[in-house]
Amino acid sequence: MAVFTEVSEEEARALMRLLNLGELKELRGIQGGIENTNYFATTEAGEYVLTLFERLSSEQLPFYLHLMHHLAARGIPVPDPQVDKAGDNLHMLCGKPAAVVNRLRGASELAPNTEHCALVGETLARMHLAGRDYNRHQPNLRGLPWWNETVPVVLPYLTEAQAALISSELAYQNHVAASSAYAALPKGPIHADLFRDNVMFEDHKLTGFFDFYFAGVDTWLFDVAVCLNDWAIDLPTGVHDEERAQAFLHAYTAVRPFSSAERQLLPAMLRAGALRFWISRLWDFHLPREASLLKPHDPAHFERVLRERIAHPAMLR
Ligand SMILES: Nc1ncnc2c1ncn2[C@@H]1O[C@H](COP(=O)(O)OP(=O)(O)OP(=O)(O)O)[C@@H](O)[C@H]1O
Ligand SMILES: N[C@@H](CCO)C(=O)O
Repeated sequence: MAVFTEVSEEEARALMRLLNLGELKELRGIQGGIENTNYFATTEAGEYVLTLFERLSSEQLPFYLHLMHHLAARGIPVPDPQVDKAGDNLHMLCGKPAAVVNRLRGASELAPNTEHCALVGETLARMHLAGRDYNRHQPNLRGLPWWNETVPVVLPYLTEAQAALISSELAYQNHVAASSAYAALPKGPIHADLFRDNVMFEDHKLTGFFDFYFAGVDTWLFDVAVCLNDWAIDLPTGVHDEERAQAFLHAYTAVRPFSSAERQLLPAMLRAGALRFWISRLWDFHLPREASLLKPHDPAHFERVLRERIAHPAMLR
């Protein structure tokens, strides 16, 4: 479950008042999610999500919260962090940093079709463009330096074949990152974790992207790759789904066409996206946080995706 820290109604009520959101009517813990404590909070003013950050520090959070506000202000459907009289969007609750954002309508689509993929592709491209003038900088904290740091930590838990694969892929990604094509990739704030469970739809419309707490400045192409590795994959096998991938890519590139470096490096970034989540899932699985309140995601899934991406590089049509 995703209530690691219990919040009392009194504490929530006081925060809602501070944010000028009226009287609290209902507070309900949200099951699901593995990173933070989340509650749905209904007040006189509307429906909100209260998040207590379990892992992220008050130094890291302004990047995410201001990014969400920046994007929301430019018409991208993302939750907007609520501010107090002083304009602050980051608060303290039960000794943890906390934020309140508006609740997105709708539900996640866990079995997406080409229509859903096209909506995500188009909105992602608009989001990338809208982030160009965002003036805060924080790197993707789950980027290459973290992979280099974490692979040695998980290596002892792997079979020989897995260890060989993860080590050679890491070497390949370091080589790609040092190339001139990589240096030419356009960059900006990216979501970096835009899986099926982080997008809402209602009545055939995309109502929002959420869970920006792995966002960071990185290549736009990496964000595209993370999406394709979830939205355009057959989950049981890890096999690429060409129809859904094309729907996503056509919609994305209709808003923001790819550069030649991006066309060249898409197969490498698809591998990078698979490696990133294989590593983080291995890390969560073998080195769980205290008391292990989490049901870790299956690392083997992204090992399969990586093997597929290496064996069958996706080509742009
Ligand atoms: N702004 C929002 N609007 C509507 N629902 C939300 C919103 N934020 C979170 N939720 C709901 O809360 C659930 C958990 O949120 P979230 O995915 O952010 O959890 P997490 O633990 O922070 O992250 P992770 O997905 O990395 O495990 C979501 O699946 C969604 O149902
Ligand atoms: N999307 C991540 C979970 C953390 O947000 C995963 O599937 O491994």
